[in-house]
Amino acid sequence: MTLPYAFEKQVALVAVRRACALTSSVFNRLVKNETLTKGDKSPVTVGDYSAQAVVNTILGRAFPADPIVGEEDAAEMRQESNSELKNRIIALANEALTAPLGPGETSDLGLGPGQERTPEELMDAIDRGGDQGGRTGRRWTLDPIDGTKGFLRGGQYAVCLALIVDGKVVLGLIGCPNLPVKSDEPNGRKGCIFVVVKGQGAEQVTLSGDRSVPLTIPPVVPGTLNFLESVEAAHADLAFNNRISELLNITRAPARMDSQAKYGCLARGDGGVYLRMPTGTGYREKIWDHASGSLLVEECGGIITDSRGKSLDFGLGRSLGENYGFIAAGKDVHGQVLAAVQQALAEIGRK
Ligand SMILES: Nc1ncnc2c1ncn2[C@@H]1O[C@H](COP(=O)(O)O)[C@@H](O)[C@H]1OP(=O)(O)O
Ligand SMILES: [Mg+2]
Ligand SMILES: [Mg+2]
Ligand SMILES: [Mg+2]
Repeated sequence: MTLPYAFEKQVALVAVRRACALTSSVFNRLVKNETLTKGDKSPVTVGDYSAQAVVNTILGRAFPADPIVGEEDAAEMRQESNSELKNRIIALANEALTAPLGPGETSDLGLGPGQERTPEELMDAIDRGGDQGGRTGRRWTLDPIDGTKGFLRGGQYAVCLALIVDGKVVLGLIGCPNLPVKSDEPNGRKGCIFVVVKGQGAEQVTLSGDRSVPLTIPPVVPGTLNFLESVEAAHADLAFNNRISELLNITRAPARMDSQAKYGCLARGDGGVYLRMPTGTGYREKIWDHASGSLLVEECGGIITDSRGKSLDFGLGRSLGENYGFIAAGKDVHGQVLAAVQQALAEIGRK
Protein backbone atom coordinates (compact mmCIF):
# COMPACT_ATOMS: atom_id res chain seq x y z
CA MET A 1 0.00 0.00 0.00
CA THR A 2 1.38 3.44 -0.85
CA LEU A 3 1.28 6.10 1.86
CA PRO A 4 -1.11 9.05 1.49
CA TYR A 5 0.38 11.91 -0.55
CA ALA A 6 3.30 9.76 -1.77
CA PHE A 7 2.99 11.01 -5.38
CA GLU A 8 2.44 14.61 -4.25
CA LYS A 9 5.59 14.38 -2.13
CA GLN A 10 7.62 12.95 -5.03
CA VAL A 11 6.48 15.67 -7.45
CA ALA A 12 6.92 18.46 -4.87
CA LEU A 13 10.47 17.27 -4.17
CA VAL A 14 11.29 17.31 -7.86
CA ALA A 15 9.85 20.82 -8.21
CA VAL A 16 11.65 22.22 -5.15
CA ARG A 17 14.97 20.58 -6.14
CA ARG A 18 14.85 22.07 -9.63
CA ALA A 19 13.85 25.48 -8.26
CA CYS A 20 16.72 25.37 -5.73
CA ALA A 21 19.23 24.52 -8.48
CA LEU A 22 17.84 27.38 -10.56
CA THR A 23 17.98 29.98 -7.79
CA SER A 24 21.54 28.99 -6.82
CA SER A 25 22.68 29.39 -10.38
CA VAL A 26 20.80 32.70 -10.74
CA PHE A 27 22.53 34.07 -7.65
CA ASN A 28 25.91 33.38 -9.15
CA ARG A 29 24.97 35.21 -12.35
CA LEU A 30 22.57 37.87 -11.05
CA VAL A 31 23.22 41.39 -12.23
CA LYS A 32 21.94 44.51 -10.56
CA ASN A 33 19.16 45.41 -12.99
CA GLU A 34 17.51 42.01 -12.59
CA THR A 35 15.74 43.05 -9.40
CA LEU A 36 12.49 45.02 -9.29
CA THR A 37 10.73 46.66 -6.37
CA LYS A 38 7.11 45.59 -5.89
CA GLY A 39 4.18 47.79 -4.82
CA ASP A 40 4.78 46.88 -1.15
CA LYS A 41 8.45 48.00 -1.57
CA SER A 42 9.76 44.41 -1.30
CA PRO A 43 12.29 43.20 -3.90
CA VAL A 44 11.59 40.56 -6.54
CA THR A 45 14.24 39.11 -8.83
CA VAL A 46 14.34 37.09 -12.04
CA GLY A 47 15.01 34.18 -9.64
CA ASP A 48 11.61 34.56 -7.92
CA TYR A 49 9.72 34.67 -11.23
CA SER A 50 11.55 31.84 -12.94
CA ALA A 51 11.36 29.59 -9.85
CA GLN A 52 7.58 30.15 -9.71
CA ALA A 53 7.35 29.36 -13.45
CA VAL A 54 9.25 26.09 -12.95
CA VAL A 55 7.37 24.86 -9.87
CA ASN A 56 3.96 25.77 -11.32
CA THR A 57 4.79 24.11 -14.66
CA ILE A 58 5.68 20.88 -12.86
CA LEU A 59 2.60 21.01 -10.60
CA GLY A 60 0.35 21.92 -13.54
CA ARG A 61 1.48 18.86 -15.47
CA ALA A 62 1.14 16.39 -12.56
CA PHE A 63 -1.98 17.89 -10.95
CA PRO A 64 -3.81 19.91 -13.61
CA ALA A 65 -6.90 20.41 -11.44
CA ASP A 66 -5.07 21.78 -8.38
CA PRO A 67 -5.14 25.57 -7.83
CA ILE A 68 -1.96 27.29 -6.63
CA VAL A 69 -1.62 30.23 -4.24
CA GLY A 70 1.74 31.65 -5.33
CA GLU A 71 3.43 34.84 -4.20
CA GLU A 72 4.30 36.24 -7.62
CA ASP A 73 2.29 37.12 -10.75
CA ALA A 74 3.40 37.88 -14.30
CA ALA A 75 1.57 41.20 -14.81
CA GLU A 76 4.79 43.28 -14.76
CA MET A 77 6.61 40.78 -16.97
CA ARG A 78 3.89 40.97 -19.62
CA GLN A 79 4.61 44.68 -20.09
CA GLU A 80 6.62 45.57 -23.19
CA SER A 81 9.06 47.65 -21.11
CA ASN A 82 10.13 44.50 -19.24
CA SER A 83 10.71 42.32 -22.31
CA GLU A 84 14.41 41.90 -21.56
CA LEU A 85 13.69 40.64 -18.04
CA LYS A 86 10.94 38.42 -19.40
CA ASN A 87 13.34 36.83 -21.90
CA ARG A 88 15.80 36.18 -19.11
CA ILE A 89 13.09 34.53 -16.97
CA ILE A 90 12.03 32.33 -19.89
CA ALA A 91 15.60 31.27 -20.59
CA LEU A 92 16.23 30.47 -16.89
CA ALA A 93 12.96 28.54 -16.50
CA ASN A 94 13.61 26.50 -19.63
CA GLU A 95 17.17 25.81 -18.52
CA ALA A 96 15.77 24.37 -15.26
CA LEU A 97 12.97 22.38 -16.94
CA THR A 98 15.23 20.82 -19.57
CA ALA A 99 18.08 19.74 -17.26
CA PRO A 100 18.71 15.97 -17.41
CA LEU A 101 16.49 13.74 -15.25
CA GLY A 102 17.71 13.34 -11.65
CA PRO A 103 16.66 11.23 -8.63
CA GLY A 104 12.91 10.47 -8.47
CA GLU A 105 12.30 12.05 -11.89
CA THR A 106 10.44 10.16 -14.59
CA SER A 107 9.86 11.28 -18.17
CA ASP A 108 6.08 11.61 -17.62
CA LEU A 109 6.75 14.71 -15.48
CA GLY A 110 7.50 16.63 -18.70
CA LEU A 111 11.10 17.34 -17.76
CA GLY A 112 14.47 16.81 -19.40
CA PRO A 113 16.09 17.65 -22.75
CA GLY A 114 13.64 18.84 -25.40
CA GLN A 115 10.93 19.89 -22.91
CA GLU A 116 11.15 23.67 -23.47
CA ARG A 117 7.93 25.63 -22.90
CA THR A 118 6.87 28.69 -24.92
CA PRO A 119 7.08 32.18 -23.38
CA GLU A 120 3.29 32.28 -23.16
CA GLU A 121 3.15 28.90 -21.40
CA LEU A 122 5.68 30.10 -18.83
CA MET A 123 3.90 33.42 -18.19
CA ASP A 124 0.65 31.48 -17.79
CA ALA A 125 2.42 29.09 -15.41
CA ILE A 126 3.46 32.03 -13.19
CA ASP A 127 -0.15 33.24 -13.23
CA ARG A 128 -1.46 29.83 -12.18
CA GLY A 129 -0.39 31.12 -8.76
CA GLY A 130 -3.33 33.52 -8.61
CA ASP A 131 -5.70 31.34 -6.58
CA GLN A 132 -7.30 33.23 -3.70
CA GLY A 133 -7.14 30.36 -1.17
CA GLY A 134 -10.10 29.29 0.92
CA ARG A 135 -11.72 27.02 3.47
CA THR A 136 -12.53 24.01 1.28
CA GLY A 137 -10.78 22.00 -1.40
CA ARG A 138 -7.22 21.16 -2.18
CA ARG A 139 -4.60 23.72 -3.23
CA TRP A 140 -0.85 24.29 -3.24
CA THR A 141 0.86 27.35 -1.85
CA LEU A 142 4.25 28.50 -3.13
CA ASP A 143 6.87 31.02 -2.12
CA PRO A 144 9.40 30.64 -4.96
CA ILE A 145 12.05 32.57 -3.01
CA ASP A 146 11.26 33.23 0.63
CA GLY A 147 13.63 35.76 2.13
CA THR A 148 14.44 37.56 -1.11
CA LYS A 149 16.59 40.02 0.85
CA GLY A 150 18.62 37.10 2.24
CA PHE A 151 18.91 35.69 -1.29
CA LEU A 152 20.27 39.02 -2.56
CA ARG A 153 22.92 39.24 0.15
CA GLY A 154 24.04 35.62 -0.26
CA GLY A 155 22.45 34.59 3.07
CA GLN A 156 19.64 32.21 3.83
CA TYR A 157 16.58 31.93 1.61
CA ALA A 158 14.13 29.11 0.92
CA VAL A 159 11.92 27.65 -1.79
CA CYS A 160 8.71 26.81 0.06
CA LEU A 161 5.90 24.63 -1.23
CA ALA A 162 2.95 23.19 0.70
CA LEU A 163 -0.27 21.32 -0.03
CA ILE A 164 -3.36 22.46 1.87
CA VAL A 165 -6.57 20.39 2.02
CA ASP A 166 -9.70 21.98 3.50
CA GLY A 167 -7.62 24.65 5.21
CA LYS A 168 -5.14 22.19 6.80
CA VAL A 169 -1.54 21.77 5.66
CA VAL A 170 -0.88 18.10 4.74
CA LEU A 171 2.51 18.32 2.98
CA GLY A 172 5.29 20.87 3.27
CA LEU A 173 8.75 21.42 1.81
CA ILE A 174 11.35 24.05 2.66
CA GLY A 175 14.32 23.96 0.30
CA CYS A 176 17.36 25.81 1.68
CA PRO A 177 20.23 25.92 -0.86
CA ASN A 178 22.56 27.88 1.46
CA LEU A 179 21.90 26.03 4.72
CA PRO A 180 24.69 23.74 5.99
CA VAL A 181 23.59 20.09 5.92
CA LYS A 182 25.04 19.61 9.43
CA SER A 183 24.56 22.35 12.01
CA ASP A 184 27.89 21.57 13.65
CA GLU A 185 29.72 21.97 10.34
CA PRO A 186 28.87 25.56 9.34
CA ASN A 187 31.54 25.56 6.64
CA GLY A 188 30.70 22.08 5.40
CA ARG A 189 28.38 20.94 2.63
CA LYS A 190 25.36 23.19 2.01
CA GLY A 191 21.87 22.58 0.62
CA CYS A 192 19.00 20.79 2.35
CA ILE A 193 15.28 20.30 1.97
CA PHE A 194 12.98 19.84 4.95
CA VAL A 195 10.09 17.55 4.00
CA VAL A 196 7.04 16.85 6.13
CA VAL A 197 3.81 14.92 5.58
CA LYS A 198 0.95 15.09 8.07
CA GLY A 199 0.92 11.96 10.22
CA GLN A 200 4.14 10.66 8.63
CA GLY A 201 6.79 12.75 10.37
CA ALA A 202 9.52 14.97 8.96
CA GLU A 203 12.95 14.51 7.44
CA GLN A 204 15.84 16.55 6.17
CA VAL A 205 17.14 15.44 2.79
CA THR A 206 20.13 16.77 0.91
CA LEU A 207 19.59 18.73 -2.28
CA SER A 208 21.24 15.93 -4.22
CA GLY A 209 18.94 13.40 -2.53
CA ASP A 210 21.69 11.11 -1.22
CA ARG A 211 20.99 11.47 2.50
CA SER A 212 17.83 11.59 4.65
CA VAL A 213 17.67 12.27 8.40
CA PRO A 214 14.45 12.00 10.44
CA LEU A 215 13.69 15.09 12.52
CA THR A 216 12.32 15.74 16.01
CA ILE A 217 12.77 18.89 18.06
CA PRO A 218 15.11 18.00 20.95
CA PRO A 219 14.23 19.24 24.47
CA VAL A 220 16.03 22.45 25.44
CA VAL A 221 18.82 21.99 27.98
CA PRO A 222 17.94 24.39 30.87
CA GLY A 223 19.79 27.69 30.55
CA THR A 224 20.48 27.30 26.83
CA LEU A 225 17.24 28.62 25.28
CA ASN A 226 17.75 31.09 22.43
CA PHE A 227 15.71 32.75 19.70
CA LEU A 228 15.63 32.21 15.98
CA GLU A 229 14.68 35.54 14.50
CA SER A 230 14.66 37.68 11.35
CA VAL A 231 17.62 39.67 10.10
CA GLU A 232 15.30 42.39 8.81
CA ALA A 233 14.02 44.72 11.54
CA ALA A 234 11.15 45.69 9.20
CA HIS A 235 9.81 42.10 9.17
CA ALA A 236 9.58 41.41 12.91
CA ASP A 237 9.70 43.38 16.15
CA LEU A 238 13.18 42.48 17.38
CA ALA A 239 12.95 44.82 20.41
CA PHE A 240 9.96 42.79 21.57
CA ASN A 241 12.11 39.65 21.41
CA ASN A 242 14.67 41.41 23.65
CA ARG A 243 11.95 42.04 26.24
CA ILE A 244 10.96 38.35 26.15
CA SER A 245 14.64 37.45 26.61
CA GLU A 246 14.69 39.57 29.77
CA LEU A 247 11.49 38.02 31.10
CA LEU A 248 12.81 34.49 30.50
CA ASN A 249 16.40 35.24 31.58
CA ILE A 250 17.70 34.22 28.16
CA THR A 251 21.38 35.04 27.88
CA ARG A 252 22.31 33.23 24.66
CA ALA A 253 22.45 35.48 21.62
CA PRO A 254 19.66 35.02 19.07
CA ALA A 255 20.38 33.20 15.82
CA ARG A 256 19.40 35.67 13.12
CA MET A 257 18.70 34.43 9.64
CA ASP A 258 16.41 35.21 6.73
CA SER A 259 13.54 33.07 5.51
CA GLN A 260 11.71 29.92 6.58
CA ALA A 261 15.12 28.30 7.06
CA LYS A 262 14.36 29.34 10.68
CA TYR A 263 11.65 26.67 10.83
CA GLY A 264 14.07 24.06 9.52
CA CYS A 265 16.65 25.08 12.11
CA LEU A 266 14.07 24.86 14.90
CA ALA A 267 13.07 21.39 13.69
CA ARG A 268 16.64 20.13 13.99
CA GLY A 269 17.38 21.84 17.31
CA ASP A 270 19.55 24.73 16.04
CA GLY A 271 17.53 27.20 18.12
CA GLY A 272 14.93 26.91 20.87
CA VAL A 273 12.13 29.22 19.79
CA TYR A 274 11.14 31.09 16.63
CA LEU A 275 9.35 34.27 17.72
CA ARG A 276 8.01 36.60 15.04
CA MET A 277 6.01 39.56 16.31
CA PRO A 278 4.56 42.14 13.92
CA THR A 279 6.11 45.58 13.66
CA GLY A 280 2.77 47.37 13.88
CA THR A 281 2.61 48.48 10.24
CA GLY A 282 -0.52 46.43 9.54
CA TYR A 283 1.34 43.88 7.37
CA ARG A 284 -0.62 40.62 7.13
CA GLU A 285 1.41 37.45 7.07
CA LYS A 286 0.87 35.22 4.02
CA ILE A 287 -0.02 31.54 3.98
CA TRP A 288 3.02 30.64 1.83
CA ASP A 289 5.33 32.05 4.50
CA HIS A 290 4.19 29.68 7.26
CA ALA A 291 2.37 26.67 5.77
CA SER A 292 5.35 24.31 5.44
CA GLY A 293 6.97 25.58 8.63
CA SER A 294 3.88 25.12 10.78
CA LEU A 295 3.43 21.47 9.76
CA LEU A 296 7.16 20.89 10.17
CA VAL A 297 7.07 22.17 13.76
CA GLU A 298 4.00 20.09 14.62
CA GLU A 299 5.25 16.85 13.07
CA CYS A 300 8.55 17.31 14.89
CA GLY A 301 6.72 17.33 18.21
CA GLY A 302 6.56 21.10 18.67
CA ILE A 303 3.79 23.68 18.96
CA ILE A 304 3.05 26.72 16.81
CA THR A 305 0.47 29.35 17.72
CA ASP A 306 -0.08 33.04 17.28
CA SER A 307 0.72 35.43 20.14
CA ARG A 308 -2.69 34.79 21.72
CA GLY A 309 -2.18 31.03 21.73
CA LYS A 310 -4.49 30.36 18.77
CA SER A 311 -3.58 27.89 16.06
CA LEU A 312 -2.87 29.26 12.58
CA ASP A 313 -5.75 29.30 10.11
CA PHE A 314 -4.73 28.51 6.51
CA GLY A 315 -8.32 28.58 5.24
CA LEU A 316 -8.90 32.34 5.22
CA GLY A 317 -7.48 33.24 1.80
CA ARG A 318 -4.00 34.33 0.74
CA SER A 319 -3.20 35.81 4.14
CA LEU A 320 -3.38 34.42 7.64
CA GLY A 321 -6.21 36.78 8.57
CA GLU A 322 -6.38 37.58 12.25
CA ASN A 323 -3.39 35.49 13.32
CA TYR A 324 -1.09 37.99 14.98
CA GLY A 325 2.53 37.17 15.82
CA PHE A 326 3.93 33.65 15.78
CA ILE A 327 5.51 31.48 18.45
CA ALA A 328 7.01 28.16 17.34
CA ALA A 329 8.89 25.99 19.84
CA GLY A 330 9.23 22.55 21.35
CA LYS A 331 6.48 21.38 23.72
CA ASP A 332 8.74 21.95 26.71
CA VAL A 333 9.20 25.69 26.09
CA HIS A 334 6.21 26.93 24.09
CA GLY A 335 4.01 27.52 27.16
CA GLN A 336 6.55 29.65 28.99
CA VAL A 337 7.29 31.75 25.89
CA LEU A 338 3.56 32.30 25.28
CA ALA A 339 3.09 33.40 28.92
CA ALA A 340 6.03 35.84 28.61
CA VAL A 341 4.64 37.21 25.32
CA GLN A 342 1.24 37.83 26.93
CA GLN A 343 2.92 39.56 29.88
CA ALA A 344 5.00 41.77 27.57
CA LEU A 345 1.94 42.65 25.48
CA ALA A 346 0.02 43.59 28.65
CA GLU A 347 2.93 45.85 29.71
CA ILE A 348 2.51 47.90 26.54
CA GLY A 349 -1.27 47.83 26.65
CA ARG A 350 -1.70 45.40 23.74
CA LYS A 351 -3.43 42.06 23.57
N1 LIG B 1 6.64 44.11 6.25
C1 LIG B 1 6.81 42.79 6.40
N2 LIG B 1 6.53 42.20 7.59
C2 LIG B 1 6.73 40.88 7.74
N3 LIG B 1 7.19 40.07 6.75
C3 LIG B 1 7.46 40.61 5.55
C4 LIG B 1 7.29 41.99 5.31
N4 LIG B 1 7.66 42.25 4.04
C5 LIG B 1 8.02 41.07 3.48
N5 LIG B 1 7.91 40.08 4.39
C6 LIG B 1 8.18 38.66 4.22
O1 LIG B 1 8.87 38.22 5.38
C7 LIG B 1 9.54 37.04 5.05
C8 LIG B 1 10.98 37.11 5.41
O2 LIG B 1 11.03 37.20 6.76
P1 LIG B 1 12.42 37.10 7.43
O3 LIG B 1 12.95 38.49 7.45
O4 LIG B 1 12.10 36.54 8.77
O5 LIG B 1 13.22 36.18 6.60
C9 LIG B 1 9.40 36.87 3.62
O6 LIG B 1 8.31 36.02 3.39
C10 LIG B 1 9.12 38.24 3.13
O7 LIG B 1 8.64 38.09 1.89
P2 LIG B 1 9.57 37.51 0.66
O8 LIG B 1 9.11 36.11 0.41
O9 LIG B 1 9.19 38.43 -0.40
O10 LIG B 1 11.03 37.58 1.01
MG1 LIG C 1 8.53 38.65 -1.91
MG1 LIG D 1 8.13 34.78 1.87
MG1 LIG E 1 9.04 35.27 -1.74
